[in-house]
Amino acid sequence: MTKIALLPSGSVSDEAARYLFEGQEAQYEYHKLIANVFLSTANGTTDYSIIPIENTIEGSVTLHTDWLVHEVDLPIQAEWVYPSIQNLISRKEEVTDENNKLDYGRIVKVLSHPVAMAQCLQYLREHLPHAEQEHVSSTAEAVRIVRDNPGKGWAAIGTTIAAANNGLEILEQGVTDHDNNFTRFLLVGNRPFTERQSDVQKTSILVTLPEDFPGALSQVLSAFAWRRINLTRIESRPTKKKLGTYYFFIDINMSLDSVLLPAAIEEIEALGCQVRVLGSYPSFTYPINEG
Ligand SMILES: O=C(O)C(=O)C[C@]1(C(=O)O)C=C[C@@H](O)C=C1
Repeated sequence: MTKIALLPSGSVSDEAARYLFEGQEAQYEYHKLIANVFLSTANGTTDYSIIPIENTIEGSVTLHTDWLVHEVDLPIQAEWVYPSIQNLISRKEEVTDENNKLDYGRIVKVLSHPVAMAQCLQYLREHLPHAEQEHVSSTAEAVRIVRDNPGKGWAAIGTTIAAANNGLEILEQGVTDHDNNFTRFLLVGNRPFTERQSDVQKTSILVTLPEDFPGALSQVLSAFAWRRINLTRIESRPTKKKLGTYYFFIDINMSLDSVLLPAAIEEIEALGCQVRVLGSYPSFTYPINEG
């Protein structure tokens, strides 16, 4: 039985996990905090952690990226994309008028995960500018808090499953500011993911440039460019050691088993850069591309 650590039941992570592991025997271990999701796999209690890493509207989830890099050493075993459908959730009787129509004025506070909230900022500005916004550790946690605080005019942004699990109602469906809102999830852990095959393989590396080397980044990129290796993302994050020093998180559309990629990495190391491979893994799009 595969054991999987993730954010609470009814979170987008929970929906996404069930999608990847559909039809397989999996046991889910839910945690309120992403730190405990990572630690559960790092200390061997679970085989994998499910980590939301990037969203169409909000971009990278930097807290999670930093945990992956600084706090744990868990290889990436798969990535997949899953739609983030967010809804405004509360109790109808609390926030509707005599004609049973939603009265935004009765909502005094909206709770959600910061990344989910950021996906709905225009909606909130337009309809709920007066409402306080409170960030909590997951969308599922936001819905649970609203359930436990009746009569206060609180609403959550979260999933349909979380609303149903907590006996609350969807006041408005699909409240994100853009359609086609997807989140990219990583499966991290020490066990290779062989349950599903994909025709797309990716590799993620972390590159630290040598100090005082003009043009170093350009030379790193040219090691990929002249080999015609396709990069899908490059992101800089602070090393946290000294102001102004960064490492580069690079996603590459190629397996580490290919001849080209190890040669490119060798060339980059020869420039004096440090390279850490974070994983080489199958990549699944939505709906899942099995190949
Ligand atoms: O709170 C949740 O439901 C989560 O799974 C977390 C998370 C995230 O951290 O990016 C995942 C996807 C959503 O788009 C918003 C929040």
